[in-house]
Amino acid sequence: MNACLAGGWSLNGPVLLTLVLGVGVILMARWVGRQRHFPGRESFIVLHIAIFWWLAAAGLELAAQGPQCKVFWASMAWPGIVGVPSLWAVFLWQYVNSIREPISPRRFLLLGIAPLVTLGMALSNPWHQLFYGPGTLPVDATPGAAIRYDHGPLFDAAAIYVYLFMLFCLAVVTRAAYASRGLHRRHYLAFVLVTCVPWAVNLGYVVEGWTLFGFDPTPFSFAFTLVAFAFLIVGVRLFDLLPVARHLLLEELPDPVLVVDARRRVIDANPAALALAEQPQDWQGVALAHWPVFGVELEAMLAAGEKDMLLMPATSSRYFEVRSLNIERTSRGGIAVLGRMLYLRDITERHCSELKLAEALATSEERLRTITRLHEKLQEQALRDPLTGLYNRRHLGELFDREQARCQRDHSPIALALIDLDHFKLLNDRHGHLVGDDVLRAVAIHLTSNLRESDAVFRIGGEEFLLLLPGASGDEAYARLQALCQALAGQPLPTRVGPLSVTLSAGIAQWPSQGQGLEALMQVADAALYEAKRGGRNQVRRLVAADTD
Ligand SMILES: Nc1nc2c(ncn2[C@@H]2O[C@H](COP(=O)(O)OP(=O)(O)OP(=O)(O)O)[C@@H](O)[C@H]2O)c(=O)[nH]1
Repeated sequence: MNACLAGGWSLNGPVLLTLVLGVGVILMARWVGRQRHFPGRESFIVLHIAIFWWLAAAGLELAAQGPQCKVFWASMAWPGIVGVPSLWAVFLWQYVNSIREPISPRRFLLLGIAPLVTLGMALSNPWHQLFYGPGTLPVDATPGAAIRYDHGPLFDAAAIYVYLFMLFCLAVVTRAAYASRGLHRRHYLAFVLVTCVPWAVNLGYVVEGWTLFGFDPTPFSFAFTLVAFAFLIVGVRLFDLLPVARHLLLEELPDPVLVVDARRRVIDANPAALALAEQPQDWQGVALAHWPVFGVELEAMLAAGEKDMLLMPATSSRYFEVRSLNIERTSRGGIAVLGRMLYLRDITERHCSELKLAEALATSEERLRTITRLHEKLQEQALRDPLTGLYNRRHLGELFDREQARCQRDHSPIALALIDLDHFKLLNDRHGHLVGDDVLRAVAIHLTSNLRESDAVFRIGGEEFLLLLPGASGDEAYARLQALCQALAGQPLPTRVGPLSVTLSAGIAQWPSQGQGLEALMQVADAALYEAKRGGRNQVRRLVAADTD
């Protein structure tokens, strides 16, 4: 080695270019180290060092003049040649799987074994010639001429090791491109393309004998790949920006958000969720059921398999609409639920407006009911006589029409009786108008309490009443009116001045035999009533000549 270090050097153009490239790789490693963290960043930086090693050894091989020294520097390149694909594989695996923790030192040392063993095999080649065969000689006799290497079985073993890792790299990025969508897929397709470059260059060198300055172009292609990857990751920042943006959004969101794992332990909570839970301490990993303030309700919701609910935490006067979203991973085996995101949307304003609206609606419904009741009462009052509570004349027409239609269908008669109290003026004059009113009320009770269910009684004038007896024949009506008349005469009525005796006179008319309409019937009844008055009062009359019943 000392001989080679002290031996002849040639600082030609290709050597200088390799040197510049090597320095560039180191500067880029420094720059990547200062960028925001991304998964696999540490492996990516070590990868730069491995490529630098490879380039440095290649540069020294280019600069060395003696063939043995060239082979020596070519052997020194092996830690870089073997280390680059394995570090590349580690980096890509961490990147596509978003593994943020750096690889452990123990595993890192394990990865270093193969490069060191290969270095040992290459350096010990003069003794066994199993790495480079005896045909490893300069291409021509010119000083500093490039070496054509005769590959021995150990070289092939090292090459297989390297190719396996490169195949693995290609598989990792191809799978990532296959499993992702849209912009992410295009990002990974660019990864696949860039990963193919060293493959193509190396195959070109091995199969087609491509060279750069009469030298293996693979390390130069790896340097290019590094630049391309650095641009894709740090320049485009696709995977870097999204999580940061999403994290920021979650932090700034005024609505509480909790993330629970498959065992319902809280693994993340944004500041709004912590504030609502009154800033718990050591909260990470706490079971959802033990989460302060609103954990029990959320646990119950998830246990019941519900996807949403309305929540009003005990310590706050706010309302939240809770939504549960599954965090899933799709794999070949199907969809696996890794956890859940619980999003609590503050709907206090909306809920209060809804409550107020419902309250206003209930109030207006109640008012509407009151108005309807009052309206019905007014309608009823309009149909009734305020003194006796009996139906008045206004209601008579309507009721008569109804009964007439019914009796027409049933082929049954209707009897109508006009009743007038006898000498009522005298009673008024003797006892006063208020006593007269008492008598009118008592007569109304007397009449209604002696009626059948289908009958109706009306007060149609001062001391005039009308009885409608649907289904009653002339004889039947006459008999019933007689009974009413006699009962009234024999039973003094209670008044404020004591019991008073009153009598009535009545005239009966019969439908349909004595008239088709109400007016005609009333005239007949009135004529009969007149007969009763003329006959001495306290009696019932009907116009016998026209009575066909
Ligand atoms: N107390 C009271 N009296 C009334 C009411 N409406 C009418 N009257 C009285 O009833 C009386 C009716 O008198 P008239 O029509 O002369 O009849 P009458 O005295 O009963 O004599 P006859 O019908 O011929 O037996 C009048 O004095 C009216 O003032 C009322 O609402 N209350």
